[in-house]
Amino acid sequence: MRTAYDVETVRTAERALMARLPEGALMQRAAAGLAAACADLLGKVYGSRIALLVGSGDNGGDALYAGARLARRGAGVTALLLSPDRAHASGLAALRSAGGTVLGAEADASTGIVGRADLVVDGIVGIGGKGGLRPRAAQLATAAAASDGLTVAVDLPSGVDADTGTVHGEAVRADATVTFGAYKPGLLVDPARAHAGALRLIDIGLELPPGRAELTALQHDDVAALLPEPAGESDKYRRGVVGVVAGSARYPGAAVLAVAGALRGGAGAVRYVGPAAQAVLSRFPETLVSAGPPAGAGRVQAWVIGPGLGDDASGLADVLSADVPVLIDADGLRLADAKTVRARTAPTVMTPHAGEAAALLGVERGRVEAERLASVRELAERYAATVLLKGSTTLIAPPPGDGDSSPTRVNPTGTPWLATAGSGDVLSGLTGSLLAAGLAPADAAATGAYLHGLAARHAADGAPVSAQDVAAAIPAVWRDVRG
Ligand SMILES: NC(=O)C1=CN([C@@H]2O[C@H](COP(=O)(O)OP(=O)(O)OC[C@H]3O[C@@H](n4cnc5c(N)ncnc54)[C@H](O)[C@@H]3O)[C@@H](O)[C@H]2O)[C@@H](O)CC1
Ligand SMILES: [K+]
Repeated sequence: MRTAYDVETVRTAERALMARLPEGALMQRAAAGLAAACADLLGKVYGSRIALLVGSGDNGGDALYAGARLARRGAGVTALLLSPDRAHASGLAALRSAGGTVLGAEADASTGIVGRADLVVDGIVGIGGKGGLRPRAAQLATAAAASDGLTVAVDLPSGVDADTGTVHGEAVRADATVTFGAYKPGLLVDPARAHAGALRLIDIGLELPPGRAELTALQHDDVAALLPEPAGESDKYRRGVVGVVAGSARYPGAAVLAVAGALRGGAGAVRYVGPAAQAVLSRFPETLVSAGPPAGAGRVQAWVIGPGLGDDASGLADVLSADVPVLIDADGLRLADAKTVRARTAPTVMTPHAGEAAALLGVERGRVEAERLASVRELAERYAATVLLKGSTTLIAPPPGDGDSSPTRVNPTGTPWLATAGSGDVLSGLTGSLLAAGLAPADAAATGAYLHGLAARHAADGAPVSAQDVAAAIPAVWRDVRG
């Protein structure tokens, strides 16, 4: 599991550790890890050209010390200082004595050092950054983006918000980010995530209380441990039945795709209720179909409602009053009333994309995209539900009162290939099936998002995919995750 901590928690842990260590020891650990990562990226250090972008804080200090280590290994290192009188003094001395060159940031305009570098090290600002980059720092970020060389961000890409993943204006776009002590939420959440490139975590000895985590990202092993597995005495009912209320005369395909996901999610049976039974059965004869309303459909252990419903709210009251987990997606999100959802005693999972989330919150879509973490938490609070906000970094927020032990989750397997019609229907069926199989709401949502993202990558393999391909690839990635 990857775990991210907010700046305040990281700072507290740093203070506690610094009190026990000789002065400067922590920065040396950071700089050693950074220099090693830079050397790996360069391949050959000797003779390489390295430009350091150096701000006025300790982030710049890390860059200067790492630059000194690389200069001693034969790299040509030039530091560009944004505030020459406030740059880290002993870091500067170390770089100079290792043979590095020190210039003011304005020198880049006349020398083009950044553009010609093999490696640009972004030490403009780290966890002490406030607001958007100042104009001169923004110019260096632009120069780094135009450079032929690789860009490595120190701790965080400068210009992104460490705690929220928001990006204020210009920000560094790194090929890799070397972060110290702990991941920060901004490294895992878009839009900042897209600026960070490959992540490398350097252990500098910080002790972080697991209960204070802001964000967790499940990895293969975590998901493997959550996958439902039928026991010897299981029959289809014990494995869980998932009920799907989806589709309409106009959108029968949504029903087929939700069922396609549900059939691959571990439940023992899928029950379909709605007007697209014929389309569902002709594609998936194993589906149990019911003609009447959801209340008369027989027992289910979880409901999925919403994909392709159009304006048909007729099944909603039945489903929301059932004492089993309910997943609400797509049209269902618009049709469900917040008060009714809040009043439910069994868990509710909601799965909006940014546009749907914006409509529920009554804000512009752009605000949700810029502030994904705050948006998903606000929705979870408003609806007292587990909310999965879809996107290239899908977020899953638990309902309030779920305790510190259940931080927001972020899914690491997303891929742009998932932006294809109907893929959300597959996700809702899959996640509903995991709920029916007995997973807790946040686990079902995180496992569903994880498998769904992997399935899209597996199916795409560098070419466009359809939602059906994604559903069909779920068993392969399930096997892969289980090892
Ligand atoms: N505290 C510690 O124990 C350690 C800190 N380390 C490094 O120290 C960093 C934090 O250092 P600081 O607290 O000095 O803070 P930073 O170096 O992140 O930033 C603070 C400085 O940047 C300037 N600044 C703030 N916002 C800016 C903006 N938008 N545009 C341009 N300049 C801006 C401020 O004037 C201030 O001087 C970490 O990110 C990490 O890289 C590492 O050396 C590991 C140990
Ligand atoms: K940085």
